[in-house]
Amino acid sequence: MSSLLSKSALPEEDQLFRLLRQLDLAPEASQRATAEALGISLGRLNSYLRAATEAGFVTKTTRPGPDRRQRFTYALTMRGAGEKLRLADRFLARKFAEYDALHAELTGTASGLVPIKYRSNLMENNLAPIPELYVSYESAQKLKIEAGELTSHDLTPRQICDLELLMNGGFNPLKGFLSEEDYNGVVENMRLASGALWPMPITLDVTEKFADTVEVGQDIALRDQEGVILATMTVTDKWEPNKAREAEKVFGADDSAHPAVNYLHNHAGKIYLGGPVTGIQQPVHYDFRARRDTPNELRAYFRKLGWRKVVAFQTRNPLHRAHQELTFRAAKEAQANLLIHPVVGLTKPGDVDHFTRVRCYEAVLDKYPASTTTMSLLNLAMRMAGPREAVWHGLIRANHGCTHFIVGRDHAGPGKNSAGEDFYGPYDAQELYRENQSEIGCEMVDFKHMVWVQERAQYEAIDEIEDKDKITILNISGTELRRRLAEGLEIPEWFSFPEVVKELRRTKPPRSKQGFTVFFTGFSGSGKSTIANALMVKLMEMGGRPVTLLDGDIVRKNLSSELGFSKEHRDLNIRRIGYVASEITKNGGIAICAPIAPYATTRRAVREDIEAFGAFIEVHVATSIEECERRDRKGLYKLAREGKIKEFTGISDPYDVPENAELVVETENVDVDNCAHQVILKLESMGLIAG
Ligand SMILES: Nc1ncnc2c1ncn2[C@@H]1O[C@H](COP(=O)(O)OS(=O)(=O)O)[C@@H](OP(=O)(O)O)[C@H]1O
Ligand SMILES: Nc1ncnc2c1ncn2[C@@H]1O[C@H](COP(=O)(O)OP(=O)(O)O)[C@@H](O)[C@H]1O
Repeated sequence: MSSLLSKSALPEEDQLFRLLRQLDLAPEASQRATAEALGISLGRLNSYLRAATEAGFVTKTTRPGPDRRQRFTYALTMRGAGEKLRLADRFLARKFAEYDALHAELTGTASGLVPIKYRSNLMENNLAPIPELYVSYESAQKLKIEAGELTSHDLTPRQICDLELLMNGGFNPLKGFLSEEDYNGVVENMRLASGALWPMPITLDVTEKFADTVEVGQDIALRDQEGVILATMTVTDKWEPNKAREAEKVFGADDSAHPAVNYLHNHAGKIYLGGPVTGIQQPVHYDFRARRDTPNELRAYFRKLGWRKVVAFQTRNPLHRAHQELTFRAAKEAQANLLIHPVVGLTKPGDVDHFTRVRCYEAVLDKYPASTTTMSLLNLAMRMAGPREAVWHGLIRANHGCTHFIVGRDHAGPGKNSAGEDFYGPYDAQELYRENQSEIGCEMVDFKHMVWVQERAQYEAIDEIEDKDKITILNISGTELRRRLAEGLEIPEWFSFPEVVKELRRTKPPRSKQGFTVFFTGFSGSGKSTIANALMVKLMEMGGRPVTLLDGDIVRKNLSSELGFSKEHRDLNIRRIGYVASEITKNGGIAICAPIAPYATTRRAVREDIEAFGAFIEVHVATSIEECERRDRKGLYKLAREGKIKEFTGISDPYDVPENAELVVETENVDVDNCAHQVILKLESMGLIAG
């Protein structure tokens, strides 16, 4: 920017800012009106406009009409819009500094409104709005059209979350995806090039192929997964990061058992692009709209209610009684109001989905006095980075106008590493937070580990209990809770609110009411279809869940009618069956699949898809190839032996014998009913059907 300023006759920064702002507000205005609004002469405006056009901030278009004075309109270009945002920020910072100086002169004390570098101090005060990266509605409409010509990047779900918080000020002071210099500073020592504290790399990862289509200096359009444009970005940096170093420094180990390291190596693109972002519109959310607030909306809410101190509670889990107790205490201790601020972007794989969680939060919200507590949803993509994540969460909460933040034991912990040990110590997050607290601008309230004391029938902070040997402490771990839910066992009222338990049970009914898939595999003629049909009838007799049979033959007539028997086609066929079965399982039904499915890797992939939603029971119908050939019900083996059918499984094509099937069924000298019954017994033993 400075080079542009020095080489042309642009006005000095304040004046340029006013000019860009005026053009943004009233692009259609006559030059006279614009000059008047800016308080400058027409001649001066003309020279400014010329310089701004040369610098690429403004485009001049001719418009038809008799009035010579109204011949041209001047509109902000994408670059101009970005420049305006950057100048707005500097302008505000300068004004704050002037205010501060004046305050000190008149009162003898500094106001605390220190700009730019110490911006986090400023955030302690939620009275002022926070800078956003959005342009005005009118500019956004123009940019949307202009951006049609730009190279587009389709954002991943994680990038959409990041972009939303960049644009709405949740990631202030970031003005875009990190440049290489900022990235290196953040990875190495949690600092941006400006020196500001920032612990998490917010990067735009793309494929090598896409990166090859982008030059440094170019503007690109950032679109959501439906192709809606959300922002443009001026690419200032393009580089290949050292991902192993990023994993080590940011997440503490280059170990793919860490969800963010797994993402880094197995999902993120190879190349990073960096540069300032110009916000066009927020990502669209159709769910819980009334509960989603930008930092400025929350700040305005706090201002309106006169909440000067607000303690934020971050969570990715349903709220149980212990959480309510500790949030109460935290608010009391800080003498602050309480913001329940759950993450609804991306959390740890396997967490309770956010729809269920939000219904749970809503159910407990009226257990808090209405005048002290509110709830807002945060569309953050968590990284589970423990200590660094805690610092990041604090900065984000400060941006949202909070003054205090609860940091618990093992905050944002990723679970165990591949050696079975914790990635971080239980209080590492609190320690790192404490070290950086003054810069974060949001005071830590450390988590009290609350436990239920049976004799006194109340929650108490474990570190405050003096008679530990005389009392009974009760606790239910996350794993135990999941077990009780899965098996439909009692969850006591001291542990959770009945309303919360009801919601959790609705989403996660006991196993005997959940969907599952029975996947038969074996040679042609082994008996898969026959046993599958018998099983289907038995399950239908029991009732309760819809049963769908995806038989190999039938699927090939409908879903896969264009496919042959090459490895590629067989895999595609099985993946399709797996997809349908996973949808059935997800929605609480029973899917019975009966293809040959000769390849172990494909069976494993299908298992993974389905196990995300329910149980997968692989049944190997282990009839020998000799017996299948003897049966040759369809006469196919004869044709295969004669070479009239190519690639025939077991004759001229491979079959990987399952090694870890849940059940192996022999069919020679065993009747069909018995084979099907063996499957029923297996399902009962797994708790999938009630005995
Ligand atoms: N080359 C070759 N190899 C194996 N099977 C063949 C072949 N050509 C036709 N058929 C008939 O197709 C049925 C197998 O289809 P699948 O969809 O189960 O096969 S696969 O899982 O995709 O490998 C299979 O049906 P089932 O007997 O019910 O298994 C055969 O009847
Ligand atoms: N115990 C058994 N289980 C299943 N099928 C059997 C059994 N014993 C004999 N069979 C016969 O084997 C043949 C298997 O055919 P099918 O079920 O179509 O196999 P696939 O679907 O594996 O190709 C049928 O004729 C069936 O009657």
